[in-house]
Amino acid sequence: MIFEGLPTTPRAEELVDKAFSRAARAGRAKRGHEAQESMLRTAGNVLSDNLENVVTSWPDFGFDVDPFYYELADAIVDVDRLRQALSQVMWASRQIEDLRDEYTTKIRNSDVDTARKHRKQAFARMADVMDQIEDDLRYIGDSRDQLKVLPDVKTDEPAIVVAGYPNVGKSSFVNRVTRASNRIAEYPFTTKDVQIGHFDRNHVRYQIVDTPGLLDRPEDERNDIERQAVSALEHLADAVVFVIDPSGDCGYPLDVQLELREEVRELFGADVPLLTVANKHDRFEAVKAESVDATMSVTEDENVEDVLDMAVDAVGYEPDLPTRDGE
Ligand SMILES: Nc1nc2c(ncn2[C@@H]2O[C@H](COP(=O)(O)OP(=O)(O)OP(=O)(O)O)[C@@H](O)[C@H]2O)c(=O)[nH]1
Repeated sequence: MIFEGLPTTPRAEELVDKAFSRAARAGRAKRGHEAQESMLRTAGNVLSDNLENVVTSWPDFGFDVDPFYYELADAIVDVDRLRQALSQVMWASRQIEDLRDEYTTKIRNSDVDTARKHRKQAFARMADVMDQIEDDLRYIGDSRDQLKVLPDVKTDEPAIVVAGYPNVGKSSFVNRVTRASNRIAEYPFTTKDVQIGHFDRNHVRYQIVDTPGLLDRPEDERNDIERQAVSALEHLADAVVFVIDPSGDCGYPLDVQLELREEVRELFGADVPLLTVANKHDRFEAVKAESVDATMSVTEDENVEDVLDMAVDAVGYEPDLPTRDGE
């Protein structure tokens, strides 16, 4: 996942301590001008290199970040603020390099006492630059901590998103069709686990995503963060399986469930096919609901594979498989 490998972000104070103590050590090995210059270069390099590394460890939000992850990240942190912080830190890295070079020249052109004064002044100005980006580094560090636990979704694999009211059997369905491994992920802003399952059809790997807390209630009951996460899902979904429970066991009347279906259909738009699947067929006779595409019973293992086939057909993914004899 795109934010997974981000290293911990150092704090400004930590970097300053590290830079100046390395500088002191480098200075002790030398005498006179050389000692001052060596201290200056060491401190400057430690600061500018570490700052640059902070920035380059992030993907470029303008290029490398898939819209799904961009929107999801933006649900959790303020991506504009984060990008601003990253450019401030890059600015600071350059600024410190400039100070290093400017004062190296000054040190070389002065007597030893003045050289020491110049070096001290350079350190003070570097510390000043570090002060200016203290908040930026903290924002980057906090963002990193929150984003690195985002669920690992493959933005290049076809994805089926499962929606429907609580207790209709969504997670039972996902569990049933999913290989045991690599199933659970978490959104940092919900207490519930998001399930991301995988299954294979015709040598293609599909993802199936259960979204508790997101697509299991009406839009007006979602907070801003959840709405944003839903719009991230809109980028991801190649098909939606909307599960209803006509038995009423779930506690929601059928008409209420169908209202949510229309809302979800509208959210995802005409480009994303939506299948309505009536679950718990062992608990009801006939579906009175309109435009139900299939019935199934996950617990009785009735029709589950057929539903999956329908979902795969709805996705309509055509892999570029090599053909034999150039067919
Ligand atoms: N009788 C019957 N019960 C089912 C069926 N499928 C699921 N259930 C039961 O319905 C209950 C809810 O199932 P879940 O899979 O947790 O439902 P969910 O939609 O994921 O619910 P949330 O996690 O709350 O969003 C569980 O007790 C399941 O065992 C079915 O086909 N028939």
